[in-house]
Amino acid sequence: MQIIMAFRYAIAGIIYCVRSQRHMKVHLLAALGSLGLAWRFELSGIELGVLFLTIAGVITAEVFNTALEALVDKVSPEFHPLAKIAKDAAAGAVLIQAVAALGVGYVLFWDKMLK
Ligand SMILES: Nc1ncnc2c1ncn2[C@@H]1O[C@H](COP(=O)(O)OP(=O)(O)OP(=O)(O)O)[C@@H](O)[C@H]1O
Repeated sequence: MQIIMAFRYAIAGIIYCVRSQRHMKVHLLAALGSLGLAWRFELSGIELGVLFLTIAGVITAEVFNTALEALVDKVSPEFHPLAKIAKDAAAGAVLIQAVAALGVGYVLFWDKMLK
């Protein structure tokens, strides 16, 4: 029962992120597009594994970013240099994942799309 409740809270957290975060919607659209390309080009098992992990990495970073933003807004609604560092660093983590995902997309799909 406790496990089911924990699962429900986790899903509620993810749903909040999808509903409230513009960037999360962009990440999900990109994930859907890349999964469509994966199906179209019949990626190998390893390639699919890399793609799943990449998608999970970007989405996880965005979920953590949302959690941290909520916490900072609660603890420091007024401007504070440390609050800025926390938010900027969390946003930086999402950016790193997104750029890496572009690299993975390039490696997995670029040659196949040119053929
Ligand atoms: N309390 C604060 N103290 C200092 N700087 C802040 C504070 N809140 C926000 N900032 C600065 O403003 C930027 C934007 O913050 P905001 O809370 O609007 O997040 P965001 O990047 O717009 O996120 P999202 O669009 O995903 O909601 C932060 O990256 C940070 O530099």
